[in-house]
Amino acid sequence: MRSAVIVAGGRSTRFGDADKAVADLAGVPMVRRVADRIAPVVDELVVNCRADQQKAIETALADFPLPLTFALDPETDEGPMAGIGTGLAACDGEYAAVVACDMPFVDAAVVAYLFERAESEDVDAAVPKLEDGWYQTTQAVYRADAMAAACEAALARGERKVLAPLEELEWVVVSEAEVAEHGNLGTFENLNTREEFEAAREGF
Ligand SMILES: Nc1nc2c(ncn2[C@@H]2O[C@H](COP(=O)(O)OP(=O)(O)OP(=O)(O)O)[C@@H](O)[C@H]2O)c(=O)[nH]1
Repeated sequence: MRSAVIVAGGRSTRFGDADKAVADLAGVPMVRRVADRIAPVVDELVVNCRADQQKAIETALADFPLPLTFALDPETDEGPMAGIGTGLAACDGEYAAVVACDMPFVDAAVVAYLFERAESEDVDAAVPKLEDGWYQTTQAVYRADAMAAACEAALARGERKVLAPLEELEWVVVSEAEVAEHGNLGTFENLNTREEFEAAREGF
């Protein structure tokens, strides 16, 4: 069984006075676009967000075809790593793909490849690294229980970066070239501002 976690607990400050997770992106709430794109390669969906977001996200995900669970932040505004840990702790699958709610071009083929890498090499995570040096920790596959525990420990140490919990885990780096071989590099595009939303409309 493979799980997915959509991390959506951010404040969307660059977007403005609305939650970008449920903002209309060419007729469909962005979080729904993300969920629909990854649905073909997972068996359940966990959404991590704040309690005050749940109702709107639930509405956006009405009739979603897979089992859907909400993993609410026990404390808000602790950053993406805390959200990833909270979401992963609620997963039933051994491995889970974590995808940020603002990556509406996520490519299921890339996610499937990340699952294959993590599973076949029996590691705790498969994390893409782009040629610009950025690790794509919010579009990566993790062994759910190991990463959830590592996030909790890292948070307790006062860490905030998503790379911190990975320090105690065994993981593989997936290069940009490998991602490009298996899918579309546009998978990592993330939308933060209204201008980026407008520009992205043309992609659908
Ligand atoms: N649970 C949780 N998720 C977060 C938090 N901060 C960011 N995220 C999520 O992490 C991902 C990447 O974060 P950003 O792109 O910075 O999103 P954001 O924080 O809502 O946007 P800005 O406020 O404009 O930085 C998004 O999916 C966010 O929803 C947080 O404090 N808690």
